[in-house]
Amino acid sequence: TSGSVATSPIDSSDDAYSIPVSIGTPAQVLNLDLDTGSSDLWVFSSLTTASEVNGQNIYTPSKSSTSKLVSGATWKVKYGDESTSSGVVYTDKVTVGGITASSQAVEVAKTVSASFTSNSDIDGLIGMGFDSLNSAKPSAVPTFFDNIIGNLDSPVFTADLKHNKAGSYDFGVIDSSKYTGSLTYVAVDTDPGYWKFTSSGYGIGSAAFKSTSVVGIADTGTTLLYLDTAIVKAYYATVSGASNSATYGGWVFKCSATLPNFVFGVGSAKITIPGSYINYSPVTTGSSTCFGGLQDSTDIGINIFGDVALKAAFVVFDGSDTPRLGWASK
Ligand SMILES: CC(C)C[C@H](NC(=O)C[C@H](O)[C@H](CC1CCCCC1)NC(=O)CC[C@H](O)[C@H](Cc1ccccc1)NC(=O)OC(C)(C)C)C(=O)O
Repeated sequence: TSGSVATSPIDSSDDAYSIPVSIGTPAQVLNLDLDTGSSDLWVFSSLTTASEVNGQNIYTPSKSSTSKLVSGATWKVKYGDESTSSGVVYTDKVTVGGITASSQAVEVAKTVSASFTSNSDIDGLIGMGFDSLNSAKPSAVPTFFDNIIGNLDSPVFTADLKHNKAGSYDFGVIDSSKYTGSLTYVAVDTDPGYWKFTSSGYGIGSAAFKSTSVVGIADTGTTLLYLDTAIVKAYYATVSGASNSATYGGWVFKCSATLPNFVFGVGSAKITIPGSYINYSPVTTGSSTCFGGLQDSTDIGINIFGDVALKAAFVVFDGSDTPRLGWASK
């Protein structure tokens, strides 16, 4: 089997990309953030503290004839942005892009942190990282990808994210109409559970490409591109007036600045991020100071090829026995 689901940016800054996910019988549709940087499928629910729900769609297990409580199971997650959620676990029928997992672990939130409450565009996450990142206790629960991979024509899902418009995630098929040229594959290190790979280097604007190994993760759940200090400094050295602002917690520049393209290497292939993608957004609404889509990864401790990078490419997440990532321009 194979399937496809449209994914749309949740706002004009492409902060995150959500997909409609059907849960239960009859179907309850929630908009979840497909996140290759984590491995819990969790949702706002009828069990979520009422004061912490603010406009999100919720999953009500008691209204589903196919829901079952997993007795004794709990979960708790904390993300890179310090947001948190936790709760209990049900199994139920989950369908994404026409593909159904008949008994998917659905982690039901009893409590969520303020940033989730204030974001009515996200009703939860569907983690597509490796099982080692799943937070369920006393034992990890399989991801949606784990549960469907055996039925897929090919053990893959692909990401075709776009700037300010709908893209798609496909399951079980590689649609060659969605990219140009050929796919270049690179090995994935599944420790500690991310889609971790080594980029072959970078280029800034028309400057010569620099061949150097840059280890990072392909993370659909992270908005920006986070790389080593040296690379980030070299990039913003070409943007007059750019500075690393303590006030705003990262590199900023005049919104009117011309930003050079940023190229990153995958094997012998090169993916070009248009300079415009590196103008993330004004630091506050209406400001003439803009926050960069490329930021320093030092404080994170790992480089992250987030949505700013991913939306410049077509990416194959290959979950075969030797996991790998395929990259192509589009
Ligand atoms: C639980 C762990 C096992 C896994 C865990 N994984 C991660 O933290 C990476 C993962 O991709 C998480 C997934 C996100 C968590 C928060 C909700 C949205 C998804 N990424 C993250 O935690 C990284 C933070 C994201 O980049 C947020 C996303 C966002 C977007 C819109 C509104 C609010 C927040 N963007 C964000 O902060 O964008 C700015 C900086 C431009 C404001 C970890 O490594 O700790």
